[in-house]
Amino acid sequence: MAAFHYQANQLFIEQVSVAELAKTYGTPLYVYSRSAIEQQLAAYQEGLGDHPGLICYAVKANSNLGVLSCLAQRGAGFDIVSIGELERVLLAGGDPAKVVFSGVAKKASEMRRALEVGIHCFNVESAAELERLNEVAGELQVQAPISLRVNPDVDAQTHPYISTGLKENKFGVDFRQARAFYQRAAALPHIRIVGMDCHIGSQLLVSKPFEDAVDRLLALVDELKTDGIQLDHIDMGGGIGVQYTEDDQEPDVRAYVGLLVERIKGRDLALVLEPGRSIVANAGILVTEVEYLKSNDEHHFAIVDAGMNDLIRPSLYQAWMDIVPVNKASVGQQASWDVVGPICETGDFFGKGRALSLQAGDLLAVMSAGAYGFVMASNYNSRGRPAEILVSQGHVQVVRQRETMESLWSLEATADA
Ligand SMILES: Cc1ncc(COP(=O)(O)O)c(C=O)c1O
Ligand SMILES: N[C@@H](CCCC[NH3+])C(=O)O
Repeated sequence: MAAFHYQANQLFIEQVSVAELAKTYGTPLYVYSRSAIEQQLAAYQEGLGDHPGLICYAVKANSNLGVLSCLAQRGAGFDIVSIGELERVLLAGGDPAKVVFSGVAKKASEMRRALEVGIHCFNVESAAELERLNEVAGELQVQAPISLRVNPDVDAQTHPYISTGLKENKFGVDFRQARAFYQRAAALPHIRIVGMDCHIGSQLLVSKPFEDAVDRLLALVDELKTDGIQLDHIDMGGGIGVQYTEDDQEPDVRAYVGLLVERIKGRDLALVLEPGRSIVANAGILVTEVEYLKSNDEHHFAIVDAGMNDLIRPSLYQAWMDIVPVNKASVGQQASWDVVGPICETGDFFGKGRALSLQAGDLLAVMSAGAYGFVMASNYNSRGRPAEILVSQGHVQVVRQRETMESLWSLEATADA
């Protein structure tokens, strides 16, 4: 795909120089490639082929309005986990009829709004949520379309913080309780059963856990049929991983979707998927400038102007993310650098022991930062969050302005005297 490439030692995104973008818009700066995002969505859609189904992009991975509108224009549906995400999808021109609503703690007000705009379905995560939804739908005199998020108890073999399909995880309903759940749902007047879903974790690089999960779900689907409950769709969630390190084998999206389609064929079930990371991760970078270099007898520190508040994945999950020079011909000091940020936390780093040639003022790019990057940014240390730029075939668009100081405290007040 190569959305990012070097030309005469300079990093480019599509046909645009990253150094020029940094000069114009300042750093730290998120930069996304529209064509990379669209190609990944297309890979999922092509994997479906003519099997009925819907690719519901998981908004949490990158909820920028520019990114969402690119996906909406290409026919994507959306997986949301809050009413804020629903409003973003609507603002970006997304079709509410293609929205699935996940999340363990849906409030009545969120249910109401989702019912009013007519979403595709609620991915219900508990028996208590089902009862609440029935009540809310009753007040509005409508029927709420539901899918049950089943917890299939399979090990996704990923980082424990992003594994979601085990008994010890808070998500979904134990698959042994699923049949009783559906029977209850079938008896509720304001509930309409449409599907079954699961999401077993994120950054999965092997297909075996997905295969185990789909087999568990399909066994349940068949049991439900004997109970007289026919589903319209099965939703296997998101979770396909991307290549962060050289050792990571990035799964082939078309082959993965094809494998699922093969498995469910003959059952008259549409296939819904909720990919997040695999659509946007490799379409984005975080550009940062080296402020200072300093060394002691054991360590070389490159102190950059982006911090863990801008991109928290390395600090939070010890995630390894590639860090590359924007100008490969930099004549700086060759060393093994700890690339660290300005935040007053020891965990504020992007990478340790990285072989780079650096001098103050150099620009670095943290790669694969399009997913779970800006969306997890905070204002810690009273830092404004970075701008976000979308590059579409040479056209540069600021899809989010850098936060101003004023915007940081616009919701606050000093204490009364
Ligand atoms: C319910 C649900 N669907 C979809 C996703 C998207 O996952 P990923 O970004 O790994 O594709 C997540 C996040 O893990 C999720 O919790
Ligand atoms: N934030 C995580 C992924 C979370 C998945 C959400 N269910 C990451 O950066 O890898």
